[in-house]
Amino acid sequence: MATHGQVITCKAAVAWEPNKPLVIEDVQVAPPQAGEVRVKILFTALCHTDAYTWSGKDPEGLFPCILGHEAAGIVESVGEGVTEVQPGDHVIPCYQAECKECKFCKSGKTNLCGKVRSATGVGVMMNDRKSRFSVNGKPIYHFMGTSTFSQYTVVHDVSVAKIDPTAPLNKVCLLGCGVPTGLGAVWNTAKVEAGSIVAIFGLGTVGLAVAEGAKAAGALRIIGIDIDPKKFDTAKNFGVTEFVNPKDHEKPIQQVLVDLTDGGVDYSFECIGNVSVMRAALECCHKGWGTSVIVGVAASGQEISTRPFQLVTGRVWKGTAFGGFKSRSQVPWLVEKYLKKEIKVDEYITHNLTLAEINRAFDLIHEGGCLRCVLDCQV
Ligand SMILES: NC(=O)C1=CN([C@@H]2O[C@H](COP(=O)(O)OP(=O)(O)OC[C@H]3O[C@@H](n4cnc5c(N)ncnc54)[C@H](O)[C@@H]3O)[C@@H](O)[C@H]2O)C=CC1
Ligand SMILES: N[C@@H](CCC(=O)N[C@@H](CSC=O)C(=O)NCC(=O)O)C(=O)O
Ligand SMILES: [Zn+2]
Ligand SMILES: [Zn+2]
Repeated sequence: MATHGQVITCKAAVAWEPNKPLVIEDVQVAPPQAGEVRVKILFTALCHTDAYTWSGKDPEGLFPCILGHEAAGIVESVGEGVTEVQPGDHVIPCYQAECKECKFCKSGKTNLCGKVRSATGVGVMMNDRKSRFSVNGKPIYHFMGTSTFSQYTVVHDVSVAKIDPTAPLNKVCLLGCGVPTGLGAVWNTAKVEAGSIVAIFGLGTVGLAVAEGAKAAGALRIIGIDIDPKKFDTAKNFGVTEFVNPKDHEKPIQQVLVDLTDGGVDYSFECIGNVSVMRAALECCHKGWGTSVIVGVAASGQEISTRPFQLVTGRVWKGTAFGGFKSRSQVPWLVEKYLKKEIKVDEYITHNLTLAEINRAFDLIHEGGCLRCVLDCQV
C-alpha cells in the first residue's frame, strides 16, 4: 500500500475550542503503532454526545480535538501485532472497546472494557500516551477513542468491529452508537418482557430506537414523552402508541403517567440527559417492580436525586452505555440484522451532507427536525 507506514495528510474537522465552529483543517495522521488500526472513514453521523462535548460541558472534553464516534470505514493499515483486521476490511469504530481479556470483559456482567479506557478518556493512544493527530506539528486530541470527523483516524484494535463488506457504509455507520444504544437499553439492560408498559422520555434517535426495541420485545403500550409535538408522527413509525407532552399538563409528568397507567409503568427510559427528567422517569415507574434506565448523558456537575423511599418500595434505577452491547462481538450481528431487514437504520437518517458542511449539520441537530445527519467524508 502506498500509504502504509507513512503520515497521511487529510481533511478533518477540528474543534479548537468549545462552542466555536469546527474548522476543516489539513491534519497529519501518523501511522498506527502496535495494537492500532488506521481507518479511512467514509461516512460519519453526528450524535447528541458530540454536541455535548463540543459545548464544553463534558468533564472529559479536551481541546483541540477531533470529535465523532458514529461512523464506518475501511482499514487502511494496521500496526504490529494486529491480527483481527487487515487492510481492506470494512469496519465500524467502537467507542466502547471489547478486549475479551480484561476483568470487565471476562466478568460476563457488563459490556464495559477496561483495556484502553484510561487513554480514550484523555484523548491519547495507549501505546505511548500520545495523539496520532497533528496540525502543523501541534497535537490534536482524540475523542472517545474514535475521532471520526476525519478522513482518516487511528483506533485501538480492541475498538474496531469488522463487518459484512456488502453492508452500505452510508447507512450502517449509525450502528456505531445511537441505534444500538436504544435497542440494547431495552433488550440487554432492562430486558423488557412482552405485555409491558414502557415510557420513553425524549424521542430523538436514541428514544426512537428504544421504541423500536420495545415493540420488538412485545411491549403492550409504548408511551412517548417529548416537549416537541412534531415528534409524535415520526414516533408512531417506530412503535410509540401514545404521546404525552409535559407542556400540556399542570401536574408533574410522573403523576400524569402514574394516572394513565394504573399505578405506573413497568419500564422507563430517559433519553435526553436532563436530571429532572431522570427523576420523573424513575418516579413514574410502578411500585414494587418498575425499572428506569438512564440513557441520556448529563452535563458536568449535574446530579440525580429522588426520595430513597422510591427505591425502598421496589423501583430500580439503572443506566446503560452503548445499550449493553459487547461492541466487537455484537456490532457485526447488528449489521446482519439490518441486512435481513430485522432492524431499522435508514429510517433514522433525515439528512445527508459532507464533512465540509459539518457546522451546518450541528445546527440541524439542534433544530429538532433532524434525527441523524450522515456526512460523506471523502468528497
Ligand atoms: N448512554 C449511551 O450510551 C448513549 C447516550 N446518548 C445520549 O442520549 C441522549 C439522546 O440522544 P439523541 O437521541 O441523539 O438526542 P436528541 O437531541 O436527538 O433527542 C432528545 C429528545 O429529547 C427531547 N427533549 C428535550 N428536553 C425534553 C424534556 N424536558 N422533556 C421531554 N423531552 C425532551 C427533544 O425534543 C428531543 O426529541 C443524549 O443525552 C445523548 O448524549 C447517546 C448515545 C449513547
Ligand atoms: N465523558 C462523558 C461520558 C459520557 C458518556 O457517558 N458516554 C457514554 C456513551 S455516549 C455516546 O454517545 C458511555 O459509553 N459511557 C461509558 C464510558 O465508558 O464512557 C462524561 O464524563 O460525561
Ligand atoms: Zn453517540
Ligand atoms: Zn476488556
